[in-house]
Amino acid sequence: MTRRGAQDESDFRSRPSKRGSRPRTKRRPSHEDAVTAMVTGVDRGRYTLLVPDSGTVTLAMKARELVRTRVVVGDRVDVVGDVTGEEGTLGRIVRIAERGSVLRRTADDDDPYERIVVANADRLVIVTALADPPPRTGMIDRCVVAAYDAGMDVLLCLTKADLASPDELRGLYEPLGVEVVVTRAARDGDVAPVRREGAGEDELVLDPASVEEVRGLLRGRASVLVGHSGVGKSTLINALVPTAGRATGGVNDVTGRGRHTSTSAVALALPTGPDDAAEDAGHDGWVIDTPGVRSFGLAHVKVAHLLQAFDDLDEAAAECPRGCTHQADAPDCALDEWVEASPDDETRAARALRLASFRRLLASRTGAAFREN
Ligand SMILES: Nc1nc2c(ncn2[C@@H]2O[C@H](COP(=O)(O)OP(=O)(O)OP(=O)(O)O)[C@@H](O)[C@H]2O)c(=O)[nH]1
Ligand SMILES: [Zn+2]
Repeated sequence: MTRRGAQDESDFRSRPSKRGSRPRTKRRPSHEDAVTAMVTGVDRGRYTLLVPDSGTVTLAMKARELVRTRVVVGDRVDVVGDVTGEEGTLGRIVRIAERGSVLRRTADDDDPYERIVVANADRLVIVTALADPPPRTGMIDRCVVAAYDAGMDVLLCLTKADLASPDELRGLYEPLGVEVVVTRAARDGDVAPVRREGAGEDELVLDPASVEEVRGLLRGRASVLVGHSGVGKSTLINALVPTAGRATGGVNDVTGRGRHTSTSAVALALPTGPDDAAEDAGHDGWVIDTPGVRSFGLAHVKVAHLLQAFDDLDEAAAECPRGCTHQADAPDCALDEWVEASPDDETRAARALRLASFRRLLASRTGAAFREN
């Protein structure tokens, strides 16, 4: 096999192609008048950009020199031309800034290459229902691995707590240092839960306190939300960003209004509170929705790199034999000694749980756990 995605060089920053032997005949303009913007949406070669200096939302396409370069949501770009955001205008993206983080989705039937779906995000929010549909730990594990490998941290958002208890899942993920937050439907007895303006009568209202807890954890960061169909991701996004208008309740419930049909990622400005309209008030972070992203590419994930997300394990593993897989069946793995050498029983139990959870993550890379769960 060739190097992962080697033919999709667009995923590797915007450096010139090694194969490119064609001499450059023209000097490119330096575009000193370019303004910096963030890509918030991508739709068939048209990029929606937010220009932070002016607060303008504008459309652009890629300049010719970037045709082979992939531009994704979250990219910071330089754009020239008309960036007024007025009807019918189209700027030109001439440069892409180096990416701080990249999150890749796996190859699928339609597209054999793993591709970057979002750049520069710092947190992955794994939205999982506690019931209906039931949680799948294999899928959560894979998301955790993808996030840590991408240099992002993880928030596990457990929805539908009105239907089932979050305790078991908390027990599986808290030993890994994964932050966990729980949301639920508002109960009848709650005082006037806020219904999103324009929402259909059947749109479920979430418990406002749980939504605000999530908002608090997303504040000031760029968070990518992932989750399988039906887990309540759109319901949550609509509660956090009332202008988002994400379609909820499955694809048949077409209400018409504000319905998104796009399947690519989109960045939504997170309002500072439930009563702010994101469009005019200041925002306080980004919520990036990823419809249609079903799983993440883990083929490239190196054990050593994953270990770095766990300082204590990483340090202990320095004593491992060369080439140790750190799996449960690895002979003389120093991680087992690390558990044994605990100063007291309580520490030993905590370390054992952490190691077991870490090994579960390692195993999830193979994909077997993903299919079984
Ligand atoms: N009981 C309960 N139901 C919820 C909760 N959150 C969402 N739901 C319901 O779960 C169903 C799926 O919610 P959506 O928000 O559409 O789920 P999604 O993850 O966006 O899934 P798709 O729309 O298929 O992409 C809807 O009928 C919601 O009303 C919750 O906290 N409790
Ligand atoms: Zn080891």
